[in-house]
Amino acid sequence: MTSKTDQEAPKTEKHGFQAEVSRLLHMMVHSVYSDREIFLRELISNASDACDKVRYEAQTNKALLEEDSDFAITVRADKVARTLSVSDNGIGMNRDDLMSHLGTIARSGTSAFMEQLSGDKKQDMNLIGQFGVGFYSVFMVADKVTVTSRRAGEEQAWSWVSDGLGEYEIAEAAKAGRGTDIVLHLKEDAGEFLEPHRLQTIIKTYSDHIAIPINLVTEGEEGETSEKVNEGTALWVRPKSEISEDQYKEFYHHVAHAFDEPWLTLHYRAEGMIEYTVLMFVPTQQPMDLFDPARRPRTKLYVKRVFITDDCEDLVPGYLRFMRGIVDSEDLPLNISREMLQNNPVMNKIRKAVTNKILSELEKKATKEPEAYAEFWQNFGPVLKEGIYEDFERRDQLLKLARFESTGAEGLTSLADYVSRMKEGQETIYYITGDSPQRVRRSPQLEGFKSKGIEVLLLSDPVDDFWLQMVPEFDGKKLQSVTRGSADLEDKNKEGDEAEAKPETPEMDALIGALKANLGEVVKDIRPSKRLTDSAVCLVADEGDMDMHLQKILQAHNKLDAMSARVLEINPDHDLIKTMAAIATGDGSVDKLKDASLLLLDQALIMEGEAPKDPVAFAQRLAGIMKLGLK
Ligand SMILES: Nc1ncnc2c1ncn2[C@@H]1O[C@H](COP(=O)(O)OP(=O)(O)OP(=O)(O)O)[C@@H](O)[C@H]1O
Repeated sequence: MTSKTDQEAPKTEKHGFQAEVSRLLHMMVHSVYSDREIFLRELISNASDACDKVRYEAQTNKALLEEDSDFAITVRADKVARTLSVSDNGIGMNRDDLMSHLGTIARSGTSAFMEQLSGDKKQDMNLIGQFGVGFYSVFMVADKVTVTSRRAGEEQAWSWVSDGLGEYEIAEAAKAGRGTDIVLHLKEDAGEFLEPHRLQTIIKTYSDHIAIPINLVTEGEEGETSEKVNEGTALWVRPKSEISEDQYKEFYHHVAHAFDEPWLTLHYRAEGMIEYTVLMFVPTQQPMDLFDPARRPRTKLYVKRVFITDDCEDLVPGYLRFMRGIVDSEDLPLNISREMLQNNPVMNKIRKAVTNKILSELEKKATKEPEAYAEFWQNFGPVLKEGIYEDFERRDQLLKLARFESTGAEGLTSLADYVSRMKEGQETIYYITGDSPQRVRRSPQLEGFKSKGIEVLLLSDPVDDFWLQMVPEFDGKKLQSVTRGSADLEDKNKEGDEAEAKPETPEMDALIGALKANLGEVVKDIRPSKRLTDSAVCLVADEGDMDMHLQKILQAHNKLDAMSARVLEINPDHDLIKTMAAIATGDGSVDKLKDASLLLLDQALIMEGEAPKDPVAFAQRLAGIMKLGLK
């Protein structure tokens, strides 16, 4: 196939941007962002990634390099034409690539991000700062952009042109070497991006860590000059002492496509049996794709400075998928394929060591800076807890790192802290699980524990119900849900003992009989409660059954056909229950107590956040009883 010649005018196709892109572009064109200069960082970052990609592909297909293996990025300012261009000899893009990469946003988390946009310019730009708009940021400074690109290994080049206003054009083009040229026609107010000093400063500030030379070409009095602006070596091979915090931060932005500050920077070289360098970061904010079901780790693998893949499941476990950064191995072969990485013994060793190192660094932070650690935990605790479930080997270590809300402490608490506060004679660590921190805090099942000063951990992440299955005890103390089984609160203190020693009265027995007759099979059992002080009733799971909240989660995911029948507990000290008990010993009590029995059960269901079994009947009964009460 030959390129189109000048005589034969290339056919131009017009395409509309994907709706999400149009929205972003609209914001870019009318941007009020103060850091417009970041567009250059984005272009250089993409150019560097493109070089990494072709270098990797060339490991198995040398022809792709076309005799041109000196990678470079060129930034060229042309004051006469008022254009700024960024060129690379990376992987390049063909027609389909241009359409999918520069016409849509395929990144996961995009729709979640779009939903957060409010229409308020300032707020939205702030969000965009966190999400990163990559290439599209060029429309903050340019009113027309031309991309000319030729994919490595293909002969036909393509051009992509747009003014950022809803459409772009694609046409066949001519280009000698592989790679991409991006030409920005700068807006009236963007002349600063033609000034050599300004460009130098921007490149130094944001892109010094880029491992490929960045050449700045400018028109001077003595004609065109070209100057290498950046260091041009991979940041992670430089000694720590020579890297500033800002340089780490910029590298983090580049490698993670993130725009927050790193919460933790981990940079070290492992030497010995296997050698590798790690430069990894814990973000300050939750990345958009954190709860993607795919749970893809985002750490990049390099071999001897050559990028291999950013889709490497084997570098860190899924529960550390919030980590960003690179591992550069000295031992793996350069031509290793992504498939060969799976179950590779070197990879397994690296994964093990890196995982241990990350956890031990987190431990240090947790001890030395508990407040900062609490912020980390709010963001990534729910993910790290997946490890308690799935990483048997490190379960104890992860349990020590875990923090919880609790009825016994302000802020977050650890299991060890809970144990240190346990009352004399208390052998059990109590917890409750539920949908939200507010809801669990107000659960009726906590009342007795609160009144006796027994601490209960408040757990409200969906993952909690799962790891709890794997952890019967901590530090020799059993973990027990307060919504399951009978609450043996008696032996926690003397006062309690006396209170619980009260014999069950014939009235209470009669009431339980009447309730059983009215509720039938709907409940598994009815018994006087030792865990209620204020509420009249509550539901609990029977000793041998699954915890109620876990049943609900499983049912919501179609993993459980039906919930098992629950135990209804009644509070013998509650006025309503006492009144009902007095009626229960009389004639025809079952009928007399019918509506009240059904209402009691519905109340208990509502407190569990569930709907009454028959909402209409519930409303009618309630109306009847209200009418009586108001008379
Ligand atoms: N110079 C280039 N060479 C080859 N492909 C490129 C180049 N610039 C962009 N691309 C392609 O376009 C895609 C979109 O780029 P864009 O900068 O919008 O997003 P990104 O780099 O994937 O993520 P981010 O928005 O976080 O920067 C890239 O993933 C890449 O596939």
